[in-house]
Amino acid sequence: MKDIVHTDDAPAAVGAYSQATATDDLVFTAGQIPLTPDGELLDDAPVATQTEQALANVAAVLDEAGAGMDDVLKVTVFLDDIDDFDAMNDTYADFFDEEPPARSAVGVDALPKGVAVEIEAVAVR
Ligand SMILES: C=C(N)C(=O)O
Repeated sequence: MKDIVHTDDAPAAVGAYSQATATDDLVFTAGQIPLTPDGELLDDAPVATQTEQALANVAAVLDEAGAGMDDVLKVTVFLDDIDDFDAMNDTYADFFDEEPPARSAVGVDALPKGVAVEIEAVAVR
């Protein structure tokens, strides 16, 4: 069974995808970008702010699916500039202070809407 997850507490998709999909046991979030639930794009904000908003979106989508940040198994972080790694990581650590999930962080050529960071997660529920 595939559930489609939607919440107004996270931004609407900017393309042809769902905020998250889920099975009975697992939740897969879409890559979350620094867009507020009201649709404000934080593309000019510092990387720390962009990371905070992207992770807030991940948390909101997981919450709608019945999971929390403590339930995250794996995160993938996409950075427009890998030199932003430390700034991203410092903020990221505030969201996962104990027993953090596995993570991959990669630098990419470009991200949707010109943002600096996109973050996706897989969680149990
Ligand atoms: C922002 C996205 N997750 C996308 O375009 O797929």
